[in-house]
Amino acid sequence: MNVLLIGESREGKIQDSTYELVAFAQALGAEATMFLAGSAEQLPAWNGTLHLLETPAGREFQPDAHADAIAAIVDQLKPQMVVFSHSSSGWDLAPRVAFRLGAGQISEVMEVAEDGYIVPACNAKLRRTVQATTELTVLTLQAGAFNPQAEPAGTPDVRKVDAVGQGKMEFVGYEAAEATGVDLSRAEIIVSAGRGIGKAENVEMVQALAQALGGELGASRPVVDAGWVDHSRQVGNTGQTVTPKLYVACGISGAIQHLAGMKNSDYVVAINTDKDAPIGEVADVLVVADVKQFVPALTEALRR
Ligand SMILES: Cc1cc2nc3c(=O)[nH]c(=O)nc-3n(C[C@H](O)[C@H](O)[C@H](O)COP(=O)(O)OP(=O)(O)OC[C@H]3O[C@@H](n4cnc5c(N)ncnc54)[C@H](O)[C@@H]3O)c2cc1C
Repeated sequence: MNVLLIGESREGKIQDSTYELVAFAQALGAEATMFLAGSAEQLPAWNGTLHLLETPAGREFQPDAHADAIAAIVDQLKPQMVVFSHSSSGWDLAPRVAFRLGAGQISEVMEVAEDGYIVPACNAKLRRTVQATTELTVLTLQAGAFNPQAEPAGTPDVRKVDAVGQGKMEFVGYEAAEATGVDLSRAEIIVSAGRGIGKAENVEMVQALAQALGGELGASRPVVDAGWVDHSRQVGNTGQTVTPKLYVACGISGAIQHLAGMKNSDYVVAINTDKDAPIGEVADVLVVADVKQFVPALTEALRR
């Protein structure tokens, strides 16, 4: 199978999501070619053929013009699949490309099933398996769903491509939101507080365990909604997607929206009074205990 991956560069920097596309192609055992609108000075660390549309830093998102350029490459290479990240540019560009090429589009793929692709449905309360009926399929991949198995490495074989047209609109620029809180996506250890901690005062207890482990504090949505922890620390569908080496879930049930944000953690420890809590399905270790007793005791033992 041949796939065309649509890499992403933002303000001259290759986005990590580009390597998730590579991991997806590897998981399928597919032959991959990449398209990138970006700079010849900043190329992805990857061995393969890269169709490069040279674009000044900060001007990488010209969806109309880039959709035309991608459609021209698809015409030439005839891949079976065009794969985007489900990012702010990917979810804008993918439908434009699918429409131009008459392809079926499947958004926010979380997993590959034997009979199609698994995507979230009904605000991620359900999962659906879908398949395209067209020869060409356009996909977007959920952030964090396909993680690279190794550090990205390599040098692409670059083929420069020309812009096909001007497009009907022009992207003017990015404006970064005011940075608040913490980037949990880079944390190696996260200890998260769930509703099971009972009250705001108990966040401190979870924070102390995070500190003893040298990690960051995370939280489930009810804890954030209650104002006990800042939203920048929320893990899940409407929070951050995290892939730490160790994720400790304190009083978290394991709702699908929370799992979507942490299920790719290397090792999961869950502390819950309910031995049948759904978090047990993704936990490597489930400690059946009251967080208010177990967490301070563990923190104390770690400190000693
Ligand atoms: C559109 C949408 C988006 C959402 N996005 C997110 C998201 O990004 N992140 C997110 O987390 N949620 C999200 N949710 C909410 C999600 O559906 C769940 O409601 C939420 O994850 C539950 O949080 P929780 O596990 O902390 O609480 P609960 O589901 O109430 O679970 C509490 C757990 O604590 C255990 N417990 C109780 N007391 C103790 C104790 N003393 N010691 C140990 N364990 C105890 C219980 O057994 C239970 O398992 C979203 C929902 C929707 C509809």
